[in-house]
Amino acid sequence: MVAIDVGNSRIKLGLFEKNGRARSERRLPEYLRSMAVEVDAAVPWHELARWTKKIDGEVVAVILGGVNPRGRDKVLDGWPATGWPNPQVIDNPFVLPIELLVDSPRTVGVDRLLNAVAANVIRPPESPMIIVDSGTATTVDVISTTGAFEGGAILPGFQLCSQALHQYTALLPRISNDEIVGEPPAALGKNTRDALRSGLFWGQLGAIRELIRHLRETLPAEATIVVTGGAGRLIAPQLPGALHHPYLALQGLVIVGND
Ligand SMILES: Nc1ncnc2c1ncn2[C@@H]1O[C@H](COP(=O)(O)OP(=O)(O)O)[C@@H](O)[C@H]1O
Ligand SMILES: CC(C)(COP(=O)(O)O)[C@@H](O)C(=O)NCCC(=O)O
Ligand SMILES: [K+]
Repeated sequence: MVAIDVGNSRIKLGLFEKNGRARSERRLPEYLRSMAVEVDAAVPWHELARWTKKIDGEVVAVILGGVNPRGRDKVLDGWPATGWPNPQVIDNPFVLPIELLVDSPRTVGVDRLLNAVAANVIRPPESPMIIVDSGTATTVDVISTTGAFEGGAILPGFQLCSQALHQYTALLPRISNDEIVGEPPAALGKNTRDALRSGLFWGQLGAIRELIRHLRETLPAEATIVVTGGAGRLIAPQLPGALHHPYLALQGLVIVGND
C-alpha cells in the first residue's frame, strides 16, 4: 500500500505493507520506503514506479490525503504514470475513525486529523496526547483521554517565519532551512544571520512550549507529547519525553486504508 500526504511545502510518500500491523497491537504501521519532495518540484514518478519492483509485487491500494488541493491535483493529473490503482482520496473527516470535538470538522486540516488517528494507536490508555506538527504551519493539537480530536493551535512554521521576515523588511536576509539544522543556535546572536537563527529557533520552540504548557492545564491527566512534520527532528530533542514520528499523517492514512 502506498500513502501520499500533500502538504503546503512538500509531498510525503510512503510504501507500507498492506495490513502490516493490527491496530490493537498499539504499534504504528511501519514504512518500507518513504520520501518527501518539494510541492513545486516534479513528482518523482520513476522512483515511485521502482517501489513496485522493490516490493516484488503489486501495489494494492493508494490513499491520498492533504491540505493542499492544487498540489493534490498535480499528483492526480500525473497519476497514470504510476501504473497503480486509482487512489482513494481522503478528504471527508467523517470517514475517519476518530471522534471530532470541534466547531466545524470539515474545516479542520485533514493532516491534523490523520496525525490524531495515528497518535491514537500509540496513546497510552486513559492518557491524553498533544501532537506538535512542524510543517509550513506548526500545529499543536490535543487528543482527549477518550481519543477524541479536541482542536488546538496554528502558528507559522520555521520557513514561513523566515520568508516573512525577509519579504516584509528591507534589510533581513532569508535564512534557509539548512541554516537551522544541527546544534541549537546561541540565543545571543552577534550578527544579523545569527540573530535571525536564534529568533527563528528559540521563538518557534518557545511558542510550542508555551502552548503545551497552557494546553496541559486544560487536561485531566499527564499528556504524552508526539512530534511530527518536516522540522520535527529539530523540535523533538528539545521536548523531554516527546515521541518523534516524522511521517505520522502517512501512518494515519495507512490505518484508514487498512480499516
Ligand atoms: N532543516 C530545517 N530547518 C528548519 N525547518 C525545516 C527544516 N526542514 C524542514 N523544515 C520545515 O518543515 C517544513 C516542511 O515540512 P512538512 O511537514 O513537509 O510541511 P508541509 O506538510 O506543510 O508540506 C518547511 O516549511 C520548514 O518550515
Ligand atoms: C494548518 C495547516 C495549514 C497545516 O498544514 P501544513 O503545514 O501541514 O501544510 C492545515 O492543516 C490547514 O490548512 N488547516 C485548515 C484549517 C484548520 O485546520 O482548522
Ligand atoms: K503542519
